[in-house]
Amino acid sequence: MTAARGTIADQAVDVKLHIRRLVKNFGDTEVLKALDLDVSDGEFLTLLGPSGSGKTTLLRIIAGFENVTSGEMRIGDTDLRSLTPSERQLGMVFQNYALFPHMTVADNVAYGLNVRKVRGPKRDRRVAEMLEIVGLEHLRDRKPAQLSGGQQQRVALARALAYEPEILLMDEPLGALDRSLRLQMETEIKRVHRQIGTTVIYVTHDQEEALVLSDRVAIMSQGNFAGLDTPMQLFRNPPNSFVAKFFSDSNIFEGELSGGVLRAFSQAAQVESALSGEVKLAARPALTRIGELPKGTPGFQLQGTVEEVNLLGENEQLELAIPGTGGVVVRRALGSGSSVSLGETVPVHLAVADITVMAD
Ligand SMILES: Nc1ncnc2c1ncn2[C@@H]1O[C@H](COP(=O)(O)OP(=O)(O)OP(=O)(O)O)[C@@H](O)[C@H]1O
Repeated sequence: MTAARGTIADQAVDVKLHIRRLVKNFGDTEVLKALDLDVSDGEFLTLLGPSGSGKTTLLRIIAGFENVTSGEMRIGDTDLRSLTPSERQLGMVFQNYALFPHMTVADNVAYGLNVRKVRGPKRDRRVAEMLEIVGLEHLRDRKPAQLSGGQQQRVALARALAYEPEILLMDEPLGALDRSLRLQMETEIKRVHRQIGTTVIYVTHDQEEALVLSDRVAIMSQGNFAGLDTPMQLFRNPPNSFVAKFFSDSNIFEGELSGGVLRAFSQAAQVESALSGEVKLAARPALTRIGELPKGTPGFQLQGTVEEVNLLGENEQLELAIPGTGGVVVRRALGSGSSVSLGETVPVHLAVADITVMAD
């Protein structure tokens, strides 16, 4: 490529990543489909989606490991497409840590600074500062093999942040850790982000991780953004049935508004004038309730047969078969409501206020 090259080290603080109509093809397959995305300075944005939806490809394109097929990608006024990966000044943390095994913890953290010719006391201060932020000063002289998985991931985080990257890219960084360590590292990452304020783009397929960490979540489906909003907004008011199912595990009721379940809803909500034909409604499992619909509450009631009861820590999750629907899931606090047994047929109700009408 002959385009002029520049670096972005001295960019003004108000850095934003702009992506417009970004397309990526592998052979004949379009894996990213005209994506538009603006990431604000200091924002924690999560790319969430099922396997194969294009999360890693988008991250690798931002990092410079893959070429763009078409579209724009800028940090401030700088066209990222004309920069090599190292010129982009981005930090990276991946699932497999990729620490240098022969170097100590401190040398690993210093690596990016050495490459950028930051030397002497300035470098040493920065390394000490980063090790303090991730709580590893006492292990500074160890080699990676002498650390636990969580500790290695902290070193990777400190190394990526040490040279103050424009954006920190993280691809399933907690994927290799067990659940309790993952929860601990989520808290850690959140604290470090609050403390340092770096812009973060984080890839995961774990919806809980996205809820805990993110300022905004981009939900990917087949190379598109199915939803792009704050986690709470996507969770409470999913725009379409993909987001409702994938992000909030919602029950989906679909069909002709005039038929069965949906007629009960349309009567209760008096929505006939606003909607017609095929519709989809979503209701979260925690808002789908066992028992009679309370008198005076607009909503509808169905009969469901209990097919499965699963314990989820503080909650229990019931799966019920309801004729004319694909079945529903109810989640409730353990010990709340009347107990039910497998095979029993019980009333299930939904308040209109707890139902979201899907755009698709
Ligand atoms: N180098 C490549 N050549 C051809 N196809 C590719 C290549 N890399 C990725 N793909 C395809 O592009 C699509 C998106 O893949 P990508 O790895 O971005 O998905 P992902 O959402 O990150 O999935 P996962 O959660 O499994 O990592 C997939 O269909 C994948 O098979």
